[in-house]
Amino acid sequence: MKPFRVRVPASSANIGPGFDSMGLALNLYLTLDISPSDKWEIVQHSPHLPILTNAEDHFIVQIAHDVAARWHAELPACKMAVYSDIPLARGLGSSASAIVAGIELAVKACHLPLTPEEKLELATEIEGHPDNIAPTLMGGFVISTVTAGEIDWIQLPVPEVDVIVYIPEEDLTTESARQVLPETYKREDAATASALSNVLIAALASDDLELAGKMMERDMFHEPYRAKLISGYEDIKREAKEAGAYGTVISGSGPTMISFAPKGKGQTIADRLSNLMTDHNVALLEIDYGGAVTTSERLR
Ligand SMILES: Nc1ncnc2c1ncn2[C@@H]1O[C@H](COP(=O)(O)OP(=O)(O)OP(=O)(O)O)[C@@H](O)[C@H]1O
Ligand SMILES: N[C@@H](CCO)C(=O)O
Repeated sequence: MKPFRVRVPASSANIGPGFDSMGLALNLYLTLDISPSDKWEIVQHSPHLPILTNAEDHFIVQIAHDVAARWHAELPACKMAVYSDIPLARGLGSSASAIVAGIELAVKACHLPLTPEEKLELATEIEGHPDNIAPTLMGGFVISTVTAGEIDWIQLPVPEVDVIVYIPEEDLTTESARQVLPETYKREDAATASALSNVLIAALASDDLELAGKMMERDMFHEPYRAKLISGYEDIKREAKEAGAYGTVISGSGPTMISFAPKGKGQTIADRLSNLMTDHNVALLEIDYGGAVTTSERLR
């Protein structure tokens, strides 16, 4: 086995009413540098990553082992250096990135013949929903759904927007953020919530970004229930709107929030919100177009 690098982007799921379905890949990355070794050696280079040097306990290695086993292969011991810009349990798809990285590790190290569709199915089975997985694998803006075990997805042109994220210090696991959601929705509410999502997609596809921002902020599937878990929820939405953003929503299951803003206005909004929300890390991000990439180069 020759040394290789796996690089996987972060993602923001939901975009308001696109609950469990819409996702956008972002330019924060989880990177693995893999080289052959006669025993497992894991070096975590980013201080926010869990201190896990034991391969059996490492989430990414566990995924890679499981994937190899499904294809009746054995994952060889490796030296694995892990770098990550993606904060954990903040709503930026860290678990989806780790799952996709584990799959790519197994595919390359064991020469597995997985198609992109098989990677998507496998990663979605592990994560539970495809909204982070699909953009993480493929890059860009992806809308997806699972019905009767079958995944349907479509990649739309990415919206022409600046993207600002507001990342608080505290974390919030997807598991706990899902616990506050209702088990069922009334028919009228479900119909309206789904209509909001339809209009959002149509607005994004037609480049009507004012309308898209309005629809983003009207979600009825998850935002009303999660708002209380998110520090600065109302303040961030209001201040970003006043500063010129189209719309601001919870990123994934939170607690990060994300704004879409007119091209060229993002830095001004980020600077203003950074001064106001001093307990948040406010960043202007780019959309990632490439998705998960495995290379023999060491470029980061
Ligand atoms: N690089 C990593 N190495 C090891 N474990 C990781 C890594 N990235 C994510 N995880 C695991 O995934 C958990 C976070 O997953 P969770 O679904 O709660 O949040 P998220 O994926 O960051 O947010 P969201 O799904 O809302 O976008 C972490 O607590 C950790 O257990
Ligand atoms: N769609 C998911 C994203 C987090 O994995 C949720 O909102 O719970």
